Order: sequence, then C-alpha cells, then structure tokens
Amino acid sequence: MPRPVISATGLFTPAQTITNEELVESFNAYVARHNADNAEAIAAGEVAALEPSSVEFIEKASGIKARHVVDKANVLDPATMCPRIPERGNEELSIMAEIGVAAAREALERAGREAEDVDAVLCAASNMQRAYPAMAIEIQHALGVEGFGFDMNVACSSATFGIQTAADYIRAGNARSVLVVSPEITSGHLNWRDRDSHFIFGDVATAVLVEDAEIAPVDHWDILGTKLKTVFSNNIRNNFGFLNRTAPETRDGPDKLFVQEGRKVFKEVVPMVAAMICEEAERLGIEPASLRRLWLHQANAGMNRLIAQKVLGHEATADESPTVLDTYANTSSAGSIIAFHKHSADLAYGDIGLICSFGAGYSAGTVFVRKAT
Ligand SMILES: CC(C)(COP(=O)(O)OP(=O)(O)OC[C@H]1O[C@@H](n2cnc3c(N)ncnc32)[C@H](O)[C@@H]1OP(=O)(O)O)[C@@H](O)C(=O)NCCC(=O)NCCSC(=O)CC(=O)O
Repeated sequence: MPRPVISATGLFTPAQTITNEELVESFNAYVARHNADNAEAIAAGEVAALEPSSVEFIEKASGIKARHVVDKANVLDPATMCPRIPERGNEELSIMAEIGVAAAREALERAGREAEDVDAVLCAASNMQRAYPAMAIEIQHALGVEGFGFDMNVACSSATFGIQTAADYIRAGNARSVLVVSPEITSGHLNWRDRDSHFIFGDVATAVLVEDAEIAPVDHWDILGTKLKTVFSNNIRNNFGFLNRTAPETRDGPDKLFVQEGRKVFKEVVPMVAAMICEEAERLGIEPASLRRLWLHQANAGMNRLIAQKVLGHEATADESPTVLDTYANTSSAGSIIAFHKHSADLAYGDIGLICSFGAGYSAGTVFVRKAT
C-alpha cells in the first residue's frame, strides 16, 4: 500500500503588521468616541459605556504581541475597524486564491516539484471567500495543476483534517501528490470592535505537500498516524451564511462574525486534546514524553502550556513546544503549520513530533510525524 509523507510546506506572510500597542490605541479611540457620542444616553442608563482594552491584558491572557493583516489602515481606523478589500473582477485571481497560491508555490519549490506533478488541491480553511466555484479549483487553475480540487472547512482544524484526507487519497491510490492549502484572511471574520476578542486573529496562508513516499524528496516527514475528532459545541461560533439575507432584521448582527466563550473553550478543549494526543500516541506505540517537538494549534499560549505539560509530563520549553503566537496571533487552521514550517528544520532524522490542531466545532486533529531521509 502506498505510504503518505509530508514532502514540504510553504508559508505566505502578509507584509503589514499591527502591534498590540497600535491595536489598543485604535480600539480605545473608538471606545472614547462611542462614549462621548452617547454620553447622555450612558448617563441615563440607556446605553452601556464601553471599556477600554489593554496591551497588558492581551499579552498576559493570550501571549499575542502582534499580527499580520492584509489591510492595516482600515482595521486601525476607528471609523471602519474592518479590512477593506475591493472586489476583483471574475477574470482576476481572488485574494484568497492569491495568498494560497503563494504558499503553495513555496511548498512545491521546497519539494523540487512542478505543478504538473500534483494530482489534487484541497483548500482547507475556516472561511471561504465565496460559495462557488471552489477556492481550491481556482488555486489549482492558477498553479496549473490537473486532476481535482475541493474546499473543506473544519475551522481551526481544517489543515490537519486536510492532511488526513490527502494521506487517505494516497493510501487508496487515488493520488500520489496532494497540496493542502490553508489561506486564512481571519481579519475579515474578526469583530475588531469586540473588546473580548479584538486581539485574537491574524492573516496568513500555508501549504502542505502530502505525497507517496516513493516519489517524495530525499528529506521528508513520515506520517506515522492521523486522528480526527469532533464534538458539537456553540462556544466558538460564526453564524455568517448564505441564508443571512433571508432574515434582513438580523443579517448584520455581531453573531455573523467570530464569537466565543473563551473561558469555556479553554476549560473544555485542553483536557479533550491532551487525552486525544495520549490515546493516539499509545495506539501508535509512541511514548508521549519522548516526543521531540509539539507543533500545537496557535490560539492561546496558556492553553498550549497546559496541553504540552499533560502530554510531556513536564513544563515544555520553547524548543519542545514552539510558539508563533507572539508575531502571527491566532491564524486559525494555519497556526500549527506555521509552527511546523518555521521550527522543524533543526530536528534530527528519526525524531518524532506532533502537529495538532483544535478549535471550533469543537474539532481536533493529530498528525504524528517522523523526520526521514
Ligand atoms: C479569550 C481569552 C484570551 C480570554 O482570557 P481570560 O479567559 O483570561 O479572560 P476573560 O475573558 O475571563 O476576562 C478576564 C478579565 O479581563 C477583562 N478583559 C477582557 N478583554 C479585555 C481587554 N481586551 N482588555 C482589558 N481587559 C479585558 C474582562 O472584562 C475580565 O474582567 P473581570 O475579571 O473584571 O470580569 C482566553 O479565554 C482564551 O484564549 N481562551 C481560549 C480561546 C480559544 O482557544 N479559542 C479558540 C479560538 S477559535 C480558533 O482558534 C479558530 C477556529 O476554531 O476557527
């Protein structure tokens, strides 16, 4: 039976960044304006005064210090607080495909692969720019890939679900080379006016090339096993969808953007993910404490600290559980792949590590990998 491996990864990082200081300054200007404009109603108890945000809170609660975005100016403008991305003509490459193609090209180049060698493209991300045609098919076309492509959305876990899907195609003999592309323009679904969550997300795109070991480059990562899990929860939710226009009175409500019960997510997801990792490690005959590195989903530094501690049996060092939260923030499905992309080259042949995602759904995915040659 063909054996799937990870041949290479790719990363596209938008040039513009927003620091916590810049973000909080903009948010607090919006709060001051709102409170001044509504001073009378606030005094009369008819409108609630808004509370300012703080850099210290953000860093302490999340570990996030900055994020990349595709449109800094409009996100920071207290009058807009939302990216402005002009619509492109149907003959132009859409922005989500554009950043996905950039990441995919890097993965192909690193693997020494041409587009014609690829059999399928999966666009695995939390939000799709449009209903159809599938983003994956546009990316496939722009790259010059034959075969097939389709979109899949499992929120933060999209990339690991995509890797398992790609690995299954390879095992089944349906494809020998599959690109899993995760373009995340999370700035479009983040409510930049919500104090509880305005600091959470950033924009990015990643790509993972999953291939049959027989055609893989000399240096690659064996996929030792993948495991997926979903448990329904309303604690991370986004009600945006094609039926919104059928209910005009609620169409633009804040629930049509990202909303979460962050504390509940923290409390419920940490034990679920730690147990899932340990069970899957046992099934694969891997001692969890022997894992050389954990590339965890990048949502919250405290969550990752706890999960790593439960898995490794001691507090993980930055070397054992690297973070990219400080510079990228939460990039949804791309987070664990960025961590893997940036912090895997130094491992030795034979070292075993874990790529792990978790998030809305709830959803969680594990991909145990071994550096191979
Ligand atoms: C969201 C959090 C960072 C929030 O941290 P805490 O739980 O410590 O904080 P909290 O909400 O209880 O608030 C604590 C106190 O800080 C105040 N507070 C809240 N926001 C503030 C801000 N911006 N500035 C200053 N203070 C603030 C609150 O009013 C409260 O005050 P007082 O104490 O006075 O009441 C954290 O809970 C978290 O990261 N949880 C996990 C979230 C997660 O993984 N989500 C997945 C994201 S979805 C994802 O990854 C993608 C996907 O699946 O698609």
